[in-house]
Amino acid sequence: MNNIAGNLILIGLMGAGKTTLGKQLANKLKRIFYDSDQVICERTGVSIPTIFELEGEAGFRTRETAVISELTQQKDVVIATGGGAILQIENRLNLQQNGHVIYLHAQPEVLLNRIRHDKNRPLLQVSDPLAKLQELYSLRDPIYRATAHTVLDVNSPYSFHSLNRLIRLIRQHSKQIPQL
Ligand SMILES: Nc1ncnc2c1ncn2[C@@H]1O[C@H](COP(=O)(O)OP(=O)(O)OP(=O)(O)O)[C@@H](O)[C@H]1O
Ligand SMILES: O=C(O)C1=C[C@@H](O)[C@@H](O)[C@H](O)C1
Ligand SMILES: [Mg+2]
Repeated sequence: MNNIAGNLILIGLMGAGKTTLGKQLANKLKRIFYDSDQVICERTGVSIPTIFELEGEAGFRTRETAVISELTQQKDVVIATGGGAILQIENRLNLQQNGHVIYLHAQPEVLLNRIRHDKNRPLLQVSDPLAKLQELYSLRDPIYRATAHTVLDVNSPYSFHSLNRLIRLIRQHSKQIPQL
């Protein structure tokens, strides 16, 4: 694994496992791990739902863009992004140009099963969270695919297998693109 250079960046919908798998990947590769959501919470001292409440989604997105811009200037780190980070063109370009971007893909039904009891995702605090996830999937799946260099299917509950598959994919990609 040591022949892989460059940042490794995870994108995908809420519950795809960007934070979970990102930490495992960083651990395995002995790299520093950053999670843009966590950095925003550390800096503001409040939770994501509180930021949405006080500043709206627009305020959160402004903070997210600033953090993504900063994190993508790091070298050889693993970055888990927030699910909506790809909505801004500025973020998409920053991510694409400063690392190997991996889209963790899973179906809305699978995602909801993982996160249905977690109240920390303001966009899903609605009467029909599955419909919301389906709407986000329709809107964002094409954007995730267009932004990513690699797509990894993570519908499987065995995240350990996902980690091994992720590492294989990164290896293949870094052989094709030697500067990575
Ligand atoms: N492959 C998997 N199989 C089963 N459960 C998983 C898998 N990946 C993640 N999970 C679980 O799903 C939940 C959400 O995962 P995680 O927080 O990593 O998602 P995320 O992509 O970072 O979401 P967000 O965009 O909201 O930050 C966690 O409880 C995690 O343990
Ligand atoms: O998908 C989204 O838009 C979000 C995902 C989370 O990671 C957080 O960034 C926030 O809850 C918004
Ligand atoms: Mg996360």
